[in-house]
Amino acid sequence: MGFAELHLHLEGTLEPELAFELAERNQLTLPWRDVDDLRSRFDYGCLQDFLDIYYANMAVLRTEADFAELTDAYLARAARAGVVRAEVFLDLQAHTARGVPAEVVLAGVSDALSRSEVDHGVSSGLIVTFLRHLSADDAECAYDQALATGVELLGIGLCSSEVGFPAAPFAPLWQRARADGLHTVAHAGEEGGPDYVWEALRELKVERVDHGIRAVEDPSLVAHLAEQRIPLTSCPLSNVRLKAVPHLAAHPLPAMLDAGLLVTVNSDDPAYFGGYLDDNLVAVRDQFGLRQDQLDTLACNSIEASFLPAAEKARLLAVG
Ligand SMILES: Nc1ncnc2[nH]cnc12
Ligand SMILES: [Zn+2]
Repeated sequence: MGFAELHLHLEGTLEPELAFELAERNQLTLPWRDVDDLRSRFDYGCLQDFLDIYYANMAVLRTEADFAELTDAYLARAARAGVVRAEVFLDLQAHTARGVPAEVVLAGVSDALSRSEVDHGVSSGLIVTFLRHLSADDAECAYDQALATGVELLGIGLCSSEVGFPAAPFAPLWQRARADGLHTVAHAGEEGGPDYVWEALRELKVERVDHGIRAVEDPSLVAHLAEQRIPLTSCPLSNVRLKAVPHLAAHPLPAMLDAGLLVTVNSDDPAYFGGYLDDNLVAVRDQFGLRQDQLDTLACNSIEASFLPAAEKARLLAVG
């Protein structure tokens, strides 16, 4: 069975080679000597160390064609990884704040996504992610800009620095997006503890929690997530690179599966964390000796946790 990738930042698929190519094309200078110098920085102490490099590299994304090329390269690689459905994140504010208009960003991304099924056999949807280190007013403004482009959105999400940046101020925007018929998700429980997951559920009423690995520290939260079948989009190689876990052996994925949680495996920012979806799956399979039936459960979970229509989910699950 194919997998749905549900936690993937398009900007996190910017491979160093493409970053330097785009820098040259757009006559910009990156703060790194070359591809090797950039790759040598991919050893982070925490989430913020990574975010600083991630946002710096986005400077090379300027034109509609840049965004289309980035998106298309991810879709091609995802198809090779066995992805049949991709619900991808886009950090719109990180581009509009640099003076790239929302129409340019969304036209490029949506052009590639609109051809994903035909070109790569991957169905797709776009989730605009708002940056929690910026204000809720800023997010509201970016949401207005996104809607004004007329580009179809699947949902909205919340990401960037977590600890010390509460989700509650974003509640009115999440309510508005729901009323607009959009799906809602949020990063929580990556570096922040179980309280951050509770906050995303109670204040934002999210349908999926991105990461959510620290939920395992609170048995009542685990019971709630399992009972309500609220998906958790885990990203094992990301968690290792960002030191959310000390090493892969300490990752709670097996405990999450044992607890009956609707957990999925995803790649987050594959260009920065050492691997795409297939690499993440191989890593957890080898580390934990996962059996084929457990890998099948992860595939089924990803389809169930997707925002595909029920009939399409049933079709994909029946294909086996
Ligand atoms: N792992 C992550 N956590 C929070 N925000 C992000 N933006 C891109 N990757 C992220
Ligand atoms: Zn993420």
